[in-house]
Amino acid sequence: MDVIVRPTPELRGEIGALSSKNYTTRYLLVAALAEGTSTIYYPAHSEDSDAMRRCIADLGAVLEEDEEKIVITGFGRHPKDIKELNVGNAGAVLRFLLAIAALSPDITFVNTYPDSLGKRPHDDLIESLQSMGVEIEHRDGKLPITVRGGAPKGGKIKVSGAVSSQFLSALLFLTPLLEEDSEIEVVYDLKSKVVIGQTLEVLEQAGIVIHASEDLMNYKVPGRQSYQAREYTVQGDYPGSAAILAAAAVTNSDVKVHRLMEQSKQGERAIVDVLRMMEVPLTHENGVVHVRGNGQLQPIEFDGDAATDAVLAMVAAAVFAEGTSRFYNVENLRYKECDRITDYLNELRKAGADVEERQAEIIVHGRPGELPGGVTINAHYDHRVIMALTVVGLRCQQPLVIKDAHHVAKSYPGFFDHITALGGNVEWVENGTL
Ligand SMILES: O=C(O)C1=C[C@@H](OP(=O)(O)O)[C@@H](O)[C@H](O)C1
Ligand SMILES: C=C(OP(=O)(O)O)C(=O)O
Repeated sequence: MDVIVRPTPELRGEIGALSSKNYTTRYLLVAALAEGTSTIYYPAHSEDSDAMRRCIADLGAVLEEDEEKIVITGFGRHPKDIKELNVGNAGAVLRFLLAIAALSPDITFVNTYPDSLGKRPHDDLIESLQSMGVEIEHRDGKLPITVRGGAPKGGKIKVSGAVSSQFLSALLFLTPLLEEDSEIEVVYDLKSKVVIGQTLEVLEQAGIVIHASEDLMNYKVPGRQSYQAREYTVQGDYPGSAAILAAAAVTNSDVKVHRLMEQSKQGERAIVDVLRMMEVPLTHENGVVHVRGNGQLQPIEFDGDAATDAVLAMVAAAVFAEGTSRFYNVENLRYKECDRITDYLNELRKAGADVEERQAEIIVHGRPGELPGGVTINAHYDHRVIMALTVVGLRCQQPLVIKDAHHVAKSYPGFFDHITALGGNVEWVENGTL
């Protein structure tokens, strides 16, 4: 399905933020790794969180869900012996479960998105797991991947965090269950370091003890631990809400987004500070972000690694700023659902934006007027490209047609409903043409 985004000068109204994708995937996993029954309130519903639901059920967890909560009886350290898992297009779900599959004799992760997740690299995690005695068959570090585990060894483990923090998170979920104690050393670099804070927070809530160094590069993990069955409540999602807030920033608006905790460990809460630095009128109190946009934005410089999943929305806002913005330290955007630098900037250019790329940088020469628009956008299977181009489309002179916009459901199936509720002029169509 495609979406037509038509010029929309004004947005008004209130919405509740969707539930956090990162916390939902983590709570589902730790509930599955516990032996008792856990309850998760307000879990996210999206393709990625559904992928985790499906996979933990295949691995032997029992799930019961109603409107408000999901109740999960876990399989502990003994996942069911199954042959195949399908994680859809969910990178974090794949990486976390590649590690957990090391507890099983033989699981193949199939390749259902050859043009998206199928192109993403997993070598760094594969190498770490192999050093722990796990046999892995793969095609150049990519899907399909077969993990032949059983009794992975702890001890000294090295992992590179230069491409993704998800490899380290995966090992942090696995190692507490091993017979031996482990020492994990992060080598080269650690991108998206803030996300590790979310992993450690969830592990602690699940009763797991991990000793992390202050710089998050070294960990001591006692073995023979058990995940405890607990109650968890999922907070609102900043990465998805970043696109809504950016849309409010580039229009004349009066928009409130509820359920966004000020104290969250989500790095993408930086969207609030970034918009503030861009001089967008807003307040953030009692979990409510209130934007009263006037369409005027100042340029900024920002280290995007601190808020990796909100950078595309920030760039979309910067497209309309009065000057040149720079988002640096963002190389790992190239290894996401698409190349979020080259592919994304190509789509922005089609709409009329003036943008430049470096290997690890996005430079935006703002155009405070409207952009011409009137073009068809390739979504590159990427929910965040779809949301960011919607932000831009609202302020174009002519509509944008976003092809295959249904991929927005990877993280935020209700995105276009929320934009419509705020008065955005968007429409789902079978075969969008201009
Ligand atoms: O651990 C996680 O849940 C995630 C980590 C981040 O990935 P990288 O560490 O690859 O940047 C983020 O982009 C992704 O959406 C979710
Ligand atoms: C990159 C993302 O997700 P993942 O790595 O889990 O596929 C994202 O949600 O933007």
